[in-house]
Amino acid sequence: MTTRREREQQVVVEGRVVADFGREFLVELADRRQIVCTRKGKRQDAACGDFVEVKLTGSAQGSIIRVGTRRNLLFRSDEWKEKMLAANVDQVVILVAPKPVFSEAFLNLSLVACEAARIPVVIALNKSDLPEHAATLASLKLYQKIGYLVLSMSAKSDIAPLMPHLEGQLTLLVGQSGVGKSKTVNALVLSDVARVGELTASRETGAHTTTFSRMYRLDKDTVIIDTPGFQSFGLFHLTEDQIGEAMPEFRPFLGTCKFNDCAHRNEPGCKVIEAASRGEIKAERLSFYQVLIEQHRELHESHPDWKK
Ligand SMILES: Nc1nc2c(ncn2[C@@H]2O[C@H](COP(=O)(O)OP(=O)(O)OP(=O)(O)O)[C@@H](O)[C@H]2O)c(=O)[nH]1
Ligand SMILES: [Zn+2]
Repeated sequence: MTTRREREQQVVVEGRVVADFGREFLVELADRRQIVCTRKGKRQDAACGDFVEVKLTGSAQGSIIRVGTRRNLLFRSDEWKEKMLAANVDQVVILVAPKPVFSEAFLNLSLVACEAARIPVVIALNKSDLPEHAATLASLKLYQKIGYLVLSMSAKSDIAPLMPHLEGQLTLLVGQSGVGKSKTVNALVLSDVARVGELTASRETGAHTTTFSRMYRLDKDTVIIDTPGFQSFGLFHLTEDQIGEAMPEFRPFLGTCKFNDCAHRNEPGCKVIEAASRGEIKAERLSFYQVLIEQHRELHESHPDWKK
């Protein structure tokens, strides 16, 4: 005779990761029940949004034994570690704001990460109620010209412009600390019921709170994933070619430069640089790219053993 506990331990179920606490994950099962899971072994390779197989280890506990194939995965990395933000999303909303500070570098890095992961992007300028908003909106014109959708909103007073872009989609929300992500999520998630992944009080208030991605269901088909705010979007994991490919306005010129391995920095016969001198590529974007490549080379040269 096997005990109930032993029987449960044999059971493998499918679910989706709805919150990532680093060492623990909250997995939602088909019946909407949520269980706290660890990842089998020491591997930390599950992300919010992942479809997983879980071996039950108790009535509300399990161990992730398999992570399903991903449609996409957004992550950032520096020379020390990789940080997965979310997997299997339909789009990313990059939230920016005129205050505390509008960082063009952060926006550009986030755009490169999303392009490299082949995830569509919306740029949402928050805090439209502030007087500084107009100037920041003007500086976003160049991203509109590249083809990105740019919208203005205020998490404080008018969230409506964002709403139609979320409908029916699984949207990952990213942004620098202080741009208003929490306020946006609060405005969207009108009741706690919508929150996917209710947790015990100790987990809510623990050290985890600022370091996890978490899913919120706004309606049956509309879901957002909030990520912790961070200051820089490291792209250590990308190759130089991937970075070039991730600049949409470079694409028509890639492969046409005089040198096959042109990095578009100062090489003669570089069609990307020529396009920039004709104004077809914005000087700011070319210089962002060139600085990024420069930093990238320095970082990789000082960490040659990093896994490729
Ligand atoms: N004026 C104005 N202030 C806002 C708006 N949205 C957010 N804020 C303020 O900006 C500050 C930061 O907002 P949060 O929502 O905490 O920012 P966050 O992006 O979640 O920051 P982290 O928690 O560090 O990731 C708070 O003081 C908010 O009240 C807005 O639309 N207008
Ligand atoms: Zn070139």
